[in-house]
Parts: sequence; structure tokens; C-alpha cells
Amino acid sequence: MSDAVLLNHVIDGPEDDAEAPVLVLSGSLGSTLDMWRPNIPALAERFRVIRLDHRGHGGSPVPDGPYRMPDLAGDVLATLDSLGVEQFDWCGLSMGGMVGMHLASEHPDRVRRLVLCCTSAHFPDSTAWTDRIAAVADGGTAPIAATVVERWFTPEWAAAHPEVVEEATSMVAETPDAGYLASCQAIEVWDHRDRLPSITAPTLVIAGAADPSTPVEPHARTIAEGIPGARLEVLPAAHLATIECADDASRLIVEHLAR
Ligand SMILES: O=C(O)CCC(=O)CC(=O)O
Repeated sequence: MSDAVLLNHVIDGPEDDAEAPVLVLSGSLGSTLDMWRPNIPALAERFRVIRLDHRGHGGSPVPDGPYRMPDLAGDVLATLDSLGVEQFDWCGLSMGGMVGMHLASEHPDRVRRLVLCCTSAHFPDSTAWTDRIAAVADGGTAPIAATVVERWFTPEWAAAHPEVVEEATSMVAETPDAGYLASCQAIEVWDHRDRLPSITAPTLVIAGAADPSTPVEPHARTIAEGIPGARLEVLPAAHLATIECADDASRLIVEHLAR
């Protein structure tokens, strides 16, 4: 495990966690904390929302890789400790969901409730990651950005929202090459299937019916069946379901966390 770094973050909603519970938002590989912008109005009404850039992403430091999921989780805890936050709800998408699963199983005293969006406990085809790592080592994130974003939104939604697609493509292309590559190495070896039964935080799993990156079968189903009492909701979206179905995703998140 490498040393923890303090993460770039933005806080929305009430300033004081005595006024509202803390909800931490954590995004996908190649994203920044801006990916949560469509959800902030609904979430910040009820929660003190802390959104983070993971190491190697956005405005956070880029330590040398390879990274492992416990490294990313250690950064989160160090950052929340520096803010005086002890307990929190977690909503993470894809890589952010993986960090959330790790936190919930290994630090159950810190995580109150969990929302896991479009994520996976394990990718059976590690060659896809080996190939992506080789492509980024070769040419950086810019040449792969458009192909990555094709998996983020359904074609119909993308055609109707070209400005979102353009912004998302820039977000991936501007992710530091070394940070993206080292994060792929964390996902390449990620296998949390055996730890799912130990998660005690009440969990909502949100999946995209048209997600080519983490399809419902087997990814969301494995998580929902592995975590005791977890509930699965499927939205008509691709990988970034929290953007494509922002209103429904925000509603599901609020309903689950407010229970
Ligand atoms: O989105 C993530 O955090 C990991 C899965 C992934 O890389 C999605 C994709 O680019 O296909």
C-alpha cells in the first residue's frame, strides 16, 4: 500500500455535519468531481455533499503507480479525517463503487449507507485492462477518450446531448496519463467477491440496462446477491447512469439514504 494523499474535493449543501448527514460522491475512472453536477441540486438539499477526485484524477495529486483499491480508500479516509468527518454515506459509480465496497467491508464503522452505481466486484476479462493499460502507456488518455465515452451514454441520449459528450470526452482526455494508467492497474487486479457478504451497510445497487462496461449480468447481480439485503434498481441508461438518468438516480439515492 502506498502513502495516503489528501484529495481535491468540493463541498455542497449545509456547511456543518450537525445540520445534515455527510454524503461522499466518488466517480468513475477518467472522471472528475464535475460528473456529479447534475445530481447536486437534489442531493445537497438533504446532505452535506463531499465530492472527491481520486488520486491520479482531476485536481488531486498523482502519486506513482501502480495503485490498488486500498490506496484509493486510504486517501478518502485521510481526506475525511482532515475534514473531521467520522461517519458518512457513500455513493460511488464504477471505480467509485469499488472504493465504496472496500470501505464498507474493511471500515464498516465509517460507512453508514452505501449506493453502488454501475460497478463491479471483479472483471473476469483482465486482458481488456491489459490492453487499455498498453494503449495509455503508448499514447496517453486523449486517443482513447472518445471510445471510453461511447460506453458512458446510450447512442440516442448522446445524440441529444452533444455538449455533455464533448465535456465528458475532454474530462477523460485531460485525466493525467499516469493517474489513469495506475488506476487501470488497480481495477485489473480488483476482486472483492469474497468480501461482499461481510458488508453490513444497507446497500442500493443501481445499474444501467444498456451499460456495456459493467452490465447488470453479471456485475450488478453479483453485488446485489453478494451483499446481504442489497436492493437492485435498473435504469434505462449506459455506464454513467447518474448523468443519463440524473433525476431518477438522484431520487433513488435520496430515498435509500433517507430510510
Ligand atoms: O468506469 C470505471 O470506473 C471503470 C470501468 C470502465 O473503465 C468503464 C469503461 O471505460 O468502459
